[in-house]
Amino acid sequence: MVRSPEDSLRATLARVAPGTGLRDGLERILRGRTGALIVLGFDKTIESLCSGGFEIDIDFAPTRLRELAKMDGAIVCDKDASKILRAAVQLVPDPSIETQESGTRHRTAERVAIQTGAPVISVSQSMQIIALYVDGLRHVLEGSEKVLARANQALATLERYRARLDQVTSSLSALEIEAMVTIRDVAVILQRQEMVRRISEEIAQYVLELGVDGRLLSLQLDELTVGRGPGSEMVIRDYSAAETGQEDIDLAVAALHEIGPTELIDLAKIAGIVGLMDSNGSLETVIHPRGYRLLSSFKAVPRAVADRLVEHFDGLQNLMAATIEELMAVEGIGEQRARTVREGLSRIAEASLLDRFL
Ligand SMILES: Nc1ncnc2c1ncn2[C@@H]1O[C@H](COP(=O)(O)OP(=O)(O)OP(=O)(O)O)[C@@H](O)[C@H]1O
Repeated sequence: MVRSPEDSLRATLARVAPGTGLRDGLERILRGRTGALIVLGFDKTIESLCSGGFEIDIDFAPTRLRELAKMDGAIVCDKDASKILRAAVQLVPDPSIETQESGTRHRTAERVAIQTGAPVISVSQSMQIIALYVDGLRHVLEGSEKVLARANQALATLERYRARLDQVTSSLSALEIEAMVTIRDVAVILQRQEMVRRISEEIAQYVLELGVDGRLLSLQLDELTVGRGPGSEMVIRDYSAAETGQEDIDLAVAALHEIGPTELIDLAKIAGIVGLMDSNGSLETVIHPRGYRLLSSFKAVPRAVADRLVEHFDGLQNLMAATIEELMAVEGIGEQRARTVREGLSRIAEASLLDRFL
């Protein structure tokens, strides 16, 4: 699978997170008020851009990095930064590669990263900042206090989003039981799931960036994402036409992940993306679930068996009306599982009625 630039950036952030030797070395360079240009990786392409300097091939140590950074030129490490391979190297990347940076150090860093695909780190002597250049992306490293402040804000947002998602999810279950779900209700769930997914991803990146300083944040993130229930894939499957293949569902999920923040506010747009909009374009059209999402909440019913149940009963309403004997007619459903399904669905129905009328 091809790695996205964001994935590569996340991997590099983990490599330079507080607590790592590389971060320690970079902080030492910063405190010493010198600069640095460091390439993480060495292959034929990188070698072809190196001119002069000397080969050292020694184990990485923060103090060594600091000392070598005192010399003019770039330092080349292996991709895990476990070895320092070359120092005082003049890098000569293709000058036709566009760069937005000013200053030869940073222009070189961006060009080398684009040309070689290897992450490049620049420590600016004049601006006192550490910047990462990865796959065309630039990321300035900040101190843990600043990152934590932003992460805590994101965590508070996640808490609010999560509470709202739980609310709309239980109201969707109630509407499903009563066969009163509209396209709008499904679009709202997909919207809320996507909002929770995005903010959780943002926090996961802060966790990576914070390294040892992000342990507490990581626990808080786990707590807020645990038991999030089935994702958008299950909801889309539930409301797609029976003949929709897994590939189309995966494409719909990917399209949902791609849409911009303004489009995410537009429920009609969301419904359109996942193929739920009908010809009259109304969000108020009533649609019927096939039952995948509710069945997925029963741990005792494996997915393949749930698929057979859905296929057999063709819709949640038929499934809910089925007796134990009728359920047992489906392959993979013995008496035990039939009871689990029967009682589980009744419990959900009762809970949603109680929610509505108490
Ligand atoms: N192509 C290159 N290869 C290796 N090292 C380089 C290259 N270009 C710049 N450097 C390193 O960067 C140092 C600073 O260069 P320069 O002052 O032009 O950069 P700058 O972008 O203004 O950096 P800073 O933000 O640190 O002041 C050079 O002395 C050299 O060590």
